[in-house]
Amino acid sequence: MLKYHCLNPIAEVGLERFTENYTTAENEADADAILVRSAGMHEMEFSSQLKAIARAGAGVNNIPLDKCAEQGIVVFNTPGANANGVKELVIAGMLLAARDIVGGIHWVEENEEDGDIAKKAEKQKKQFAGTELDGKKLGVIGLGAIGVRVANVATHLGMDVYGYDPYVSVDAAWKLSRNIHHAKTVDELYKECDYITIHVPAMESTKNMIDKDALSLMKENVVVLNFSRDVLVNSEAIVDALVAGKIRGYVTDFPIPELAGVKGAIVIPHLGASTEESEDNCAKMAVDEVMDFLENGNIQHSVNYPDCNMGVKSKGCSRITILHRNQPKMLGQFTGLLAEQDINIDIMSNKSRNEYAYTMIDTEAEVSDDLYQKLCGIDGVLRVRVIA
Ligand SMILES: NC(=O)c1ccc[n+]([C@@H]2O[C@H](COP(=O)([O-])OP(=O)(O)OC[C@H]3O[C@@H](n4cnc5c(N)ncnc54)[C@H](O)[C@@H]3O)[C@@H](O)[C@H]2O)c1
Ligand SMILES: O=C(O)CC[C@@H](O)C(=O)O
Repeated sequence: MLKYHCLNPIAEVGLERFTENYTTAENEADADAILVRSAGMHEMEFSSQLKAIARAGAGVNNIPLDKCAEQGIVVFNTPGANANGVKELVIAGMLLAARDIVGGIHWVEENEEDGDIAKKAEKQKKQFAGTELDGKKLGVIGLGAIGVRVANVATHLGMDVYGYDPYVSVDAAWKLSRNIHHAKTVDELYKECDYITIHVPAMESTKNMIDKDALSLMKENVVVLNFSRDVLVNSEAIVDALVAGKIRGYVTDFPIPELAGVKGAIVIPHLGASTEESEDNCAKMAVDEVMDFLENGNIQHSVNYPDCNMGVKSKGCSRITILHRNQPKMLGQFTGLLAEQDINIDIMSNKSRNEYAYTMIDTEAEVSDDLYQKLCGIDGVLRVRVIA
């Protein structure tokens, strides 16, 4: 029986996909796989039982990817599964910044007992008036699953859209509307746009990407939107820009104490992916990835190992899977050991990604414990599994 443990609530429609070969583990130490959303895992110790972590979502900055890779734990995410949910909230964020809808709603709440409220509203409403999105320039930094959707839908709202992504994938480029202007530098986008939205992962290279210098290049009265991660925008610089009236608004999905009570800050409690549809999509994808990995050894949508897929393991064959360092002479050592034991290889696949690699071998022969131990003992091997 294989065991999984959920560190956050995972949509039932996903968990229902686990077959009768799976059960829940009371605690993570007994689990073959962990399912997680935003729970922080950097301080966790992982047991040798743990083989996979699936992030039901896109961002993986809550998971120690290298530590997991070193311990032979494959980390997955669910690319694109919640992108539509985030896209819709970004559009809502732009509309909330364009007009003082929140202020207007508060005014109604404060005056709801007043029998004369309809008449008073007509006098008061000018203080909540705003502008329209039609005709404004929108800059989208990061044209991945979310950025492409935001860019495309904004063109239908009449916005003039600029996109910046030096690493854009071929898939994403195919999906991007031909009406989007290609910004060759991020500075060009900063200088042109009335709304700027950032959709890049949180990494060392993207931390504080929007800082004092970036803000100084932007037009007066710009609105900055951050539905990606708090660390992408320097909090001190953004608060200073709001207080100085340099920027008109900062809409973010990440509450931080510094923003509390700052005029122009619209702070949402990380709701981008909190829709039934996104939660269901992420849970289904995460569970499918985990089952395919545990049962067939296939890796799809990993963020710390290469993807590698040999299809469903056929009955009667043993599949040897080896997570190892990406260094010379590994394959020769694996096949040499199999040859020593007169084992014929039916199919084999090897993929690498940065410092790590993965080898899958199908054989009709029985894999002895002696062979398993010898494979484990090769320098650079991080984990061996034999799926019988
Ligand atoms: N608010 C939420 O609930 C929520 C939900 C999903 C994702 N997110 C966040 O949004 C981020 C993006 O999600 P996604 O699904 O679009 O991811 P994605 O991987 O599909 O797209 C990220 C894009 O950023 C680009 N990129 C990387 N570095 C860049 C740089 N320096 N400049 C410009 N572009 C750069 C990549 O090339 C890629 O196209 C996630 O990493 C996550 O942190 C937040
Ligand atoms: O799980 C969530 O609610 C948020 C997910 C989101 O931040 C992501 O990166 O996918």
